[in-house]
Amino acid sequence: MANFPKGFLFGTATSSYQIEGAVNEDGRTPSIWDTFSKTSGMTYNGDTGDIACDHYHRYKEDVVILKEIGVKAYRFSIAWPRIFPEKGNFNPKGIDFYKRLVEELLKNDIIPVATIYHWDLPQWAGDLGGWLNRDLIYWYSEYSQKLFKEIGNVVPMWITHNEPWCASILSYGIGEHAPGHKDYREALIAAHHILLSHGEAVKIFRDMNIKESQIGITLNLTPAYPASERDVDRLAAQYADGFSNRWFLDPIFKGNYPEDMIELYKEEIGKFDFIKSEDLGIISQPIDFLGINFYSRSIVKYSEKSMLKWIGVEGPGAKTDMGWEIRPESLYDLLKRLDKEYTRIPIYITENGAAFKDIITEDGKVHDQERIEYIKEHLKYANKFIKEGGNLKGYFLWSFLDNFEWAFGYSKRFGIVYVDYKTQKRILKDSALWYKEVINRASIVF
Ligand SMILES: OC[C@H]1NNC[C@@H](O)[C@@H]1O
Repeated sequence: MANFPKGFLFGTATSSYQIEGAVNEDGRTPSIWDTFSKTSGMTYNGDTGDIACDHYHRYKEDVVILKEIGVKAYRFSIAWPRIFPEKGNFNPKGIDFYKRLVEELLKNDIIPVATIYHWDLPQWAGDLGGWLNRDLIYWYSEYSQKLFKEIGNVVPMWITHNEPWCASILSYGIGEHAPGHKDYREALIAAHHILLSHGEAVKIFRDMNIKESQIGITLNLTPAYPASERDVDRLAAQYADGFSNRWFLDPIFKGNYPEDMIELYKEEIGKFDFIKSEDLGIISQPIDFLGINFYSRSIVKYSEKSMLKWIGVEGPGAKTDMGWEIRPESLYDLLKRLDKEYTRIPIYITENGAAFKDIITEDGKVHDQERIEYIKEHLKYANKFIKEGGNLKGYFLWSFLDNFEWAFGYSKRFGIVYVDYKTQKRILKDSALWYKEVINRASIVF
């Protein structure tokens, strides 16, 4: 048995483009993900977020389910294209949806946790160059300020960005996410502008002096391990750690980019002329909490072939349906490392979960025991960290609902609630019923 402290925030998480649908409703205009998902070959089966889980219309039913599961908090994201469908043009109908959602959550004693940006950049901003254009910082500031003004006093936790690594490296460097560019210099420029926009939003938030509300950022962090004890593989792990983690943690908590990575990148990137002298001071101003999204680890070996000097090696552990190794010990390693090397501010696991091939059995249920085991093991290591004095304050299970898994479309199910996309019927999986017990007892039983 592992008990969690009183007040530990058990929640679930989703994002706007992955669940809302209603992409042309109440003034919303396309995002870069509407464009990307409609571009041939970019998503599995050509899947799009046009309907998704139809959450825009079913949010009341969904909040009832959240209440039934007993979550203390619910992390959602706000669709920028609903709030500013055109440049500079605020859409009251867009914010009204989120006011209704927040009201429903509060009525059911569920704490709303809002992510300002979870990748659905308005296409009008994409047309300005997206995150490659430093002017986006101005438009993101206008967007954030409006959100703080409209619902800042009813949303106690604000997350500026979800996974800057994905919104920059995966999107402008690797090309798997919108806008699908494959240019590493672009990726680092986008990363810098996203981090800078984070810092500007924190400044605005502080200046508005919003009582009883906190602000942070969510980083997806992947602990990197060498494939052997050889010095070259240890160097490879250092570079993989810089690539995935330190490129974002260092500017936020240390006010600088990691020197070893600047050295590694400079041949490919050329001048870091997109970084202005005042930028790192803005990026590194204090935040109230750090959100981390943890799914798995990476194991790497040295390779001259790659600019990054490493390539991945498959881990020995069981895999999820995403092919990600199940390694809950690495969550503990990550938490201990953050505590030792970066920060002692409150940490929230803002995403952790797994995709498995869920099926509805003859009894009409979804017996997802693998997901229960995955979550139980990760909560066990989270609890170990807390018992050792770690400042972990909450856990948001990814995800509440099966949903649009980006380039994988609807082929991957992460939800603890099954969604039949043909009928939009929701079915609580065994994991939802198990999680309900965990939350109710505030403990896990091994
Ligand atoms: O891949 C699972 C999740 N990872 N973090 C960001 C979310 O949008 C993804 O669905």
